[in-house]
Amino acid sequence: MTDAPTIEDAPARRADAAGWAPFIPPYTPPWPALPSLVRAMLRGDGDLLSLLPREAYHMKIGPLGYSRRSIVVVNEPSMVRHVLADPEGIFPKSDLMVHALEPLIGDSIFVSSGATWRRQRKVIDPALSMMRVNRAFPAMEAGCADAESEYDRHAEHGTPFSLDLAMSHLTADIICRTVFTTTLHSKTAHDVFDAFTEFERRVAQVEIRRLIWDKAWTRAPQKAPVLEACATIRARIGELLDTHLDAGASFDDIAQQVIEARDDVGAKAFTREELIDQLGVLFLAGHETSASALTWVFAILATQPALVARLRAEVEEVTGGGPIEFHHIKRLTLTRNIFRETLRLYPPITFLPRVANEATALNGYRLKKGALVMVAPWVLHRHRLYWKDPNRFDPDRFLPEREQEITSGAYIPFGIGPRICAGAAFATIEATLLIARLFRRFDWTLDAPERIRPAARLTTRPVEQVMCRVRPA
Ligand code: HEM
Repeated sequence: MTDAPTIEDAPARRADAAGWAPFIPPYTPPWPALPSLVRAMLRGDGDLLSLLPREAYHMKIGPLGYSRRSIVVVNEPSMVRHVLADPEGIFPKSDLMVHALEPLIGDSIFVSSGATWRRQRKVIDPALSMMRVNRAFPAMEAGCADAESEYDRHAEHGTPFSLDLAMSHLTADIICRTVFTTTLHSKTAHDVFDAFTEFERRVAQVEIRRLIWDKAWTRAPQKAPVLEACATIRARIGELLDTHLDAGASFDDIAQQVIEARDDVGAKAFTREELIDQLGVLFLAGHETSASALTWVFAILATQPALVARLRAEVEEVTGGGPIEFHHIKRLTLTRNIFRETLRLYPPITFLPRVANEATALNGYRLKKGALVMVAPWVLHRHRLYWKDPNRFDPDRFLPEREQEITSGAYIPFGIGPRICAGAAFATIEATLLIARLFRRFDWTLDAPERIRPAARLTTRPVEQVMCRVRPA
């Protein structure tokens, strides 16, 4: 680990042959703890990013502002690994997150712990294996082709459209195709999407007031519209599931694999309710995160034509001008590095909150029972000790020749340890395909790039909708 302070305002790297140089995309510069708290309260938009004090980006472990239950940010990579691997079962997922997601996904893989989680993970892993993703690739291509037709219509009329919404539609459509062999155009899938949008907008995962005043494990009732949205999503996913159960084994998709999977030979299958829980996770985790990441990739690239020129040159070289096929994906190095660098600066899952379910210590730092233990990819990925030029967008930092610049364990957009994202391969292949295809085909521009500001909601999103336009490239 490098202990030397890094130089945030180091001179920018020089422009490359295509005339592109790394730059600093939008973020809210952090303030000291008290002004940060006042700013977050005054804004009242529940954005936890603006609550993060400047000190959080320098320390290895320490308190996050003021809170009755104690909130501790953990940044040092070996401590991060320990908390997330949780060998003694002391740090389950935080009560706030579990309570918020429970009505939607029950005690499913994203929030469960111990033996329940182990059984679920054994079943979900094969359903999202590389082999399965390879089989899902044509469905990803079909989703992309549909989106291209829609963007063609926007291009023809020059109409602006919401980038955030377009990316949510696209990734939800791909999840519907790969998990359920249906499209977002079907009424059932569309109902799930609409109800999910309502859930995302209203769920009280973290209210700053509650973070400060509530004791650990205080349950706040969810609002009626949130519960209604959850009931709708579960009912519609149940319908999609029943289509599969009624048809026997005739589907070749991820839902079918989860239905048939057993954690051990002769073991019991998931019940119908458990299946709805797990498929709900795949819908939630599988589209919202990718939509967040792609919104940032597209917003960044739309302002960087010289980088897009490099990207297009790579796509032409790798594919020889033909269609982008599965075997091309791993050779699209720059495209993938743009995705990776975007995940560094705008990790979709901004925080990985855990709760200390007993008093304990981390490398001598004492944690009281009920403390909220925050591993924060957002903070870790911009930490002054672990990154050179932390706020600068520079996809080439992931090139093999610069690998030594990256501190092991300081880059965790998919988490780390046994709970690492089960869909990381799916997400990376999907994103690489979509970025390569949609930038090869269209020029993207933004209506008001200067207004973009990130906020932490269910995932990391722009505060306001980003309006964009496309033209044929
Ligand atoms: C860019 C896209 C994605 C990002 C950044 C992402 C990130 C993450 C992270 C950080 C976790 C760990 C959470 C924690 O430890 O608290 C996680 C878990 C998970 N993700 Fe993803 N994810 C993405 C896409 C996907 C996709 C496409 C799927 C499925 C199709 C998926 C399925 C899951 C599942 C099932 C878990 C729970 C794993 C467990 O607890 O054992 N994710 N994801």
